[in-house]
Amino acid sequence: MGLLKKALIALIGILLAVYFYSGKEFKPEMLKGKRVIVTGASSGIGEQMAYHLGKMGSHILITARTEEKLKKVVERCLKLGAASAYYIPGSMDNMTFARQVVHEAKSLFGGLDMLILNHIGYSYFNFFDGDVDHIRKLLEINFLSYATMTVEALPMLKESEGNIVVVSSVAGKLGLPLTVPYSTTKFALDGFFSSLRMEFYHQKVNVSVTLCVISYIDTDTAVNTVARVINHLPAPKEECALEIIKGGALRQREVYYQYHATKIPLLLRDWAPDFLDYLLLKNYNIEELNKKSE
Ligand SMILES: NC(=O)C1=CN([C@@H]2O[C@H](COP(=O)(O)OP(=O)(O)OC[C@H]3O[C@@H](n4cnc5c(N)ncnc54)[C@H](OP(=O)(O)O)[C@@H]3O)[C@@H](O)[C@H]2O)C=CC1
Ligand SMILES: C[C@H](CCC(=O)O)[C@H]1CC[C@H]2[C@@H]3C(=O)C[C@@H]4C[C@H](O)CC[C@]4(C)[C@H]3CC[C@]12C
Repeated sequence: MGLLKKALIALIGILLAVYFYSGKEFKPEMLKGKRVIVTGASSGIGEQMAYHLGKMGSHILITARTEEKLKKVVERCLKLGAASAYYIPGSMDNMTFARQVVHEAKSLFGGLDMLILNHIGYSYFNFFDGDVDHIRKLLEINFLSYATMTVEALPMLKESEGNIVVVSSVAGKLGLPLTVPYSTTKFALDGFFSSLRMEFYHQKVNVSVTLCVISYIDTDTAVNTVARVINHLPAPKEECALEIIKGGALRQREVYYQYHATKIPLLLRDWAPDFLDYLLLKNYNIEELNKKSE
């Protein structure tokens, strides 16, 4: 094939890619009337996602352990314009409860369009203490409950050609210090959901899987845990929550928020890993960690 012909084909390919990509523009109406579950929605990013969905007019079912907080979030969602809003309290270390949440959506809404998996259990921010049992328990909450809910929700999502949205972290793509148990659970999510996405393509299952790679966000939990140790400022949870919903609605395979703090380290990961480790470690003020734990 002549060089000119090859260049022309490449150019057409690029133009088509730009056309299809730019054609997918997010509009809040995309979520109007959609039936959505948000886990871990009593605080932080999950709470903010519930408010965005409320404003967009979705039917919302939220869950977490603390009933009083969930009740307030539901009230606010209704004020903001949710088509309907409900909560179900419980802990995601219990797989029966994880299934129950999905069944609740079926009886309340008769189906499901979007499953947003966002909750995490408590873990320490410190050097790995050798407690493998803690990793096992954290895997139940941060990983196995995600898989359980997905399996349970799949018939409804297949019917609606809906979306699975998985909130992960830059610590679920890169090895970072002080988060060994947490990072283990987030890497597991990538393995499970990225493989599942491939099987969906092969089986022509029209359910999108969006893995969200998130950097440091200004939720109370994160700031209280890491502010003294991490040398840079957190990004706003409201904007982060909106980007996650947009990515899910647009059926993107991955969301990177904030882009520069996630995508650039990821590009370096395979090509300059030692340089990346050097840059990442410079962000940590380890002396402060030791002071805090004294
Ligand atoms: N904030 C950050 O810097 C970053 C966050 N992320 C990811 O974003 C997501 C949200 O994080 P963030 O908003 O900061 O976290 P928060 O601590 O603010 O929220 C965690 C949510 O999970 C719920 N939860 C905790 N334990 C359980 C449990 N056993 N069963 C069910 N629900 C539980 C909490 O409610 P309750 O206590 O009432 O149960 C709460 O609603 C997580 O997936 C996290 O990994 C990723 C990168 C950075
Ligand atoms: C400091 C990390 C980013 C490194 C960088 O150079 O940008 C943060 C990126 C992700 C953060 C963790 C995370 O994923 C959420 C956890 C949630 C808990 O609420 C506690 C804090 C986190 C362990 C948080 C810690 C900072 C990051 C590793």
